[in-house]
Amino acid sequence: MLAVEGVSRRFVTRSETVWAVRDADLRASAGEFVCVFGASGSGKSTLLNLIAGLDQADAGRILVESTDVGRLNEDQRARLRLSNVGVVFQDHNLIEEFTARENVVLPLEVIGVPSVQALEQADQQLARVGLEGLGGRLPSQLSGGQRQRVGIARALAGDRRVLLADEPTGALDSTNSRALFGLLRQLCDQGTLAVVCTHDTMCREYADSVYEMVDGRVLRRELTAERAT
Ligand SMILES: Nc1ncnc2c1ncn2[C@@H]1O[C@H](COP(=O)(O)OP(=O)(O)OP(=O)(O)O)[C@@H](O)[C@H]1O
Repeated sequence: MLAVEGVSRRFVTRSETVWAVRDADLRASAGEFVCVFGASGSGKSTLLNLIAGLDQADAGRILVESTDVGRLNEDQRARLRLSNVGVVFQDHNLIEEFTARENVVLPLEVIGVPSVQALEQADQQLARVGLEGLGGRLPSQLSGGQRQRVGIARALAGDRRVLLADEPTGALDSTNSRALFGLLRQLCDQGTLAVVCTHDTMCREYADSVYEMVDGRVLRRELTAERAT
């Protein structure tokens, strides 16, 4: 379902060439919770952006649900995100003037779902992430953990089955972080493939597979402790 094969991405600045991702390999299937941890600057965001088609690799190949992301043009990559791959960031990127429900409806309207169905689907997604009954609130009326959940509901709206999360608990305390990883675990148990890039080692307790990034290289790590759920 997801295959990253020999992927590299370098950034050339005036003074140096940085290999943000070097010869990376990673495979995951439906229902798998993949945790990629690593120090700041190790290449996690770059890897996620490449999988999401927000950036392009200099070498290698990325297959998402059998689509070769590198062969798509910008429009096709945007469409792949709308229909297959949802992305969430640390700061959730919600539209502050829109309610939680309207934020989730947005990608559905872009792909042409009629408004009545879009509203129904948005409420279903919000219920799925534990926010039943809160769809009418603005982001400013929600806690950090709840806002992050709206971001996840929006990323999965439209039956997207691949979720990419960049530091999803970066702005949360440990109780809310645990709850969020627990939610991601639950979504994976329902068939979502999640790739979570994080500094937060707690993620490992919930993951099926664990990788560490070191200077752009992706290293497979074995699980040492039993999963928390
Ligand atoms: N547009 C760019 N131009 C030049 N260098 C870049 C660019 N984007 C990233 N880099 C460099 O690539 C390396 C990997 O960066 P990346 O943001 O992927 O790391 P990260 O692991 O996500 O870090 P953090 O945890 O701090 O977000 C870093 O050395 C960074 O400085």
